[in-house]
Amino acid sequence: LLPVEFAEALNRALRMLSSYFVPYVVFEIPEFEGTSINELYKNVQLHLTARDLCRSARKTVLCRVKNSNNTTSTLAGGEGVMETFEGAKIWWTHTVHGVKGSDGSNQDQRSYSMKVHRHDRDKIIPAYLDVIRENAYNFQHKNREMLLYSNNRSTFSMGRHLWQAVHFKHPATFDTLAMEPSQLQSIKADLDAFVAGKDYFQRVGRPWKRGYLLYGPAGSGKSSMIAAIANYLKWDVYDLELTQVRSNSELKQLLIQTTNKSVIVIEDIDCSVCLSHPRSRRSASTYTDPASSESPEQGRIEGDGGRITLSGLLNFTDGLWSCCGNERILIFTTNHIEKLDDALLRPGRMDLHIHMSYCTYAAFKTLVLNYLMLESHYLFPKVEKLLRSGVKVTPAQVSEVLIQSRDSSSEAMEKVVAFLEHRLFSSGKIHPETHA
Ligand SMILES: Nc1ncnc2c1ncn2[C@@H]1O[C@H](COP(=O)(O)OP(=O)(O)OP(=O)(O)O)[C@@H](O)[C@H]1O
Repeated sequence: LLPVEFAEALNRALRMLSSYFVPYVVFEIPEFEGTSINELYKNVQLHLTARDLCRSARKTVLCRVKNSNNTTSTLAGGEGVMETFEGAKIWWTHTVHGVKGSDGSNQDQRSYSMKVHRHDRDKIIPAYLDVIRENAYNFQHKNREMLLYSNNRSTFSMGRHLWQAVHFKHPATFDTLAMEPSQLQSIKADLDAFVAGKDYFQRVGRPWKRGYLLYGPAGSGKSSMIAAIANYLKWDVYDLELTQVRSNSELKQLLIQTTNKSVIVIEDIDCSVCLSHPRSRRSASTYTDPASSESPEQGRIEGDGGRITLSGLLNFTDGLWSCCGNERILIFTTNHIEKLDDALLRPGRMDLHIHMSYCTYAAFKTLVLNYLMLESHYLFPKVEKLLRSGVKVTPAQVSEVLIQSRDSSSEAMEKVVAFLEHRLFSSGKIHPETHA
C-alpha cells in the first residue's frame, strides 16, 4: 500500500538498524553450484579436517573410502566450530537439509556457513579463503591416496554425486610392464612432456589434456598399462562405464564432476557400446558431406538406453565441455581397433595410439625377471627363436605359465618352451619334425 520510494527508504532504514544490532555477515557455501561440485565447499571440509577443528564439535561424521586407511572427519549437520584468523573470529556451521529430488528420491543438501564480524569482512576475504585453499591442497597431497571412481545407474538416481570412489591400489608400474623398452620409454617421455607442458599448451591454444588409445589382443596388458600410468602420475582414475550412461547430457555431467589431474578411462570401447563400422553404418538415404571424414549424426551408440551418440562421445573427448578442467588423460582401450569409427581415430582426437602387442622377446625377459628373478638361462635363445618365428602368445599367457612354476625357475623355463612349441605347432605354421 506504500508508495515505492517510501517502501525502499523504509527498507534501507530497517537494514541499517538491523546491522546495528546484528553486526555479523554470513557467507553461504553450498556443496553444489547447479550440478557442479563447489570446490570451495570441498576446500572448507579439508581445511577443517586439516586444522583438526572438528575435534571441538559435539557431533562429527567419520568417513573412510573403501579399501582406504585414512579416516576423515567432518562436522555433522547443525554443528559449528570457531577459529581465529589474524585476530578475526570465524564461526563455521554445517547445515544438512533433506530435500526431495526431481525423481522423488530423498537427497541431502549440504552447505557451510561462515559468519564473521562485519568489520572483519575485508580482512577475511580473500586472504582467509586463500589460506583455506592452500591448507586443503596441502592436506590432500600429504594424505594422498589414489582413488578409483566408477559410475552406475544408481549414482544418477541417488543424487548429485555421480561417481563412487574406492581406494585405488594396483601394483602395476612401468617396471612390471612387459613390452619393448623403447615403446615404454616413449610413453613415459610423452607423459612427462604432458605434465610439464602447461605453458606450452597455453601458448599453442590447446586444452591441457591428452588422449591415448590402447589397442591389442586380450591379455596384452592394456589394463595394466592404465594402472601403470595412474601410478606413475599418482592421479585418480575415473573408470567410465558407458553402458550405464543414458544420454549425452549424462555424459557431460559425468565429465564435469571429474577432477583435475585424473585419468579417465573407457575400457573396451568396441564392446561396452555398439559402435558399428562407419562404412556399414552410413545409410544410403542420409546425405553426408563427402569431404567430411565423420558423420556424428549417424554415430548412434546403442548403450543401455541407446541414447548416447557418437557426436556426444566425440564432444566428451575434445568438445568445448572437455576443457572444463585441466591435466586430464583420456584413455580408450579396444581389442579390435578395426571396429572403431574413423572419427574416433583421427589425429588430434586420440593423440597417441599405443599398440599392446603379443609377447616379444624383450617383453618375455621382463616377465622372467619379475616372476622368477632370472636374468639369463640356457633356454633363453630357444625362447627367442620361438617368439621370433611368429608364435602368438600374450604376456598374460606367458605370465600364467611362469606363476604356476614360480618356485623352480628351470621347470618354469621348460614349461614356457613347451607352451610356445605347442602354440607354434598348433597354429600349423611349423611341423614338429621340421622344427626339431
Ligand atoms: N604387458 C604386460 N606386462 C606385464 N604383465 C602383463 C602384461 N600383459 C598382461 N599381463 C598380465 O596379465 C594380466 C591380464 O592383463 P591385462 O588385464 O592388463 O590385459 P588386457 O590387455 O587389459 O586384457 P583385456 O583386453 O582382456 O582386458 C595382468 O594382470 C598381468 O599380470
